[in-house]
Amino acid sequence: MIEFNQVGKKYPNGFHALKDVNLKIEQGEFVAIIGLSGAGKSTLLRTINRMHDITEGTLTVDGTDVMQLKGKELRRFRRRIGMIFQSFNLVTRTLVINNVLMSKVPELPFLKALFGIYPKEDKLGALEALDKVGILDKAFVRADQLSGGQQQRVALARTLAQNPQIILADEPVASLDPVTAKQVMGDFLRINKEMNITILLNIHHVDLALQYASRVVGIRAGQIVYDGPSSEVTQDILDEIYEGKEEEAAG
Ligand SMILES: Nc1ncnc2c1ncn2[C@@H]1O[C@H](COP(=O)(O)OP(=O)(O)OP(=O)(O)O)[C@@H](O)[C@H]1O
Repeated sequence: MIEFNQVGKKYPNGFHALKDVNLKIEQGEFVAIIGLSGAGKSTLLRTINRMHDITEGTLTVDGTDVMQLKGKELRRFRRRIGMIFQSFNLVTRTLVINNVLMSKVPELPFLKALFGIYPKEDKLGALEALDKVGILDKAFVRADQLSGGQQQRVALARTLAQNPQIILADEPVASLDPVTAKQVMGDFLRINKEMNITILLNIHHVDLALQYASRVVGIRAGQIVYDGPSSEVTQDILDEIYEGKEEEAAG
């Protein structure tokens, strides 16, 4: 379980990006975080794996106080949390399978990592992860020869190969066309259901959030203004989250 208790985040320049955040997310939930640009969605997501430090309150994952983690413990903790970005973050000049295998680098001895010598089970695991996202046939293709949607699936496979318990996805479909965006959201949903991995994603497309996530968290100016089932989100709630500007937000 991920638990925010009275969490605040002040950036070094004094900007208060999160205020009084209270949130409990059970293992296996699929949660969409929505809100205007600048509302604090990325900040919220990135506090969970300590890409950003919180400055007030407590944040725990399965009872572990995230702010207390250091060094090796922090690295081990981060291995349990996959992260997906809008820009895929692949090494595009190398094969798809090598991109997936990169998730194993932290576990390899230095020289093996340097020369890319992976154990057989890692290679099988990488192929299995590619199969789970439906692009096993692309394993030996260079990543830059894939479409945006396929590249995002490689990023998802790379994350799956690290056996995460939680996947954080920061605008994972923002640079995809509507059809591909739905396919990638479908991948998230399947992974969530089949593997019971918690999925937490930031998304600008309200329609996709409502269609795929079971729970929606609405943020406005650093504060949670809605937290509930996606099936109960009404126009009034959207007006509250988006300050009546959701047309602008979608565009
Ligand atoms: N390193 C930083 N230093 C100071 N302020 C920051 C920093 N990073 C983000 N902010 C500010 O914190 C607020 C929240 O930013 P954040 O990126 O979390 O918003 P967001 O809801 O994810 O926006 P978007 O949808 O545009 O990605 C914004 O006003 C932003 O300018």
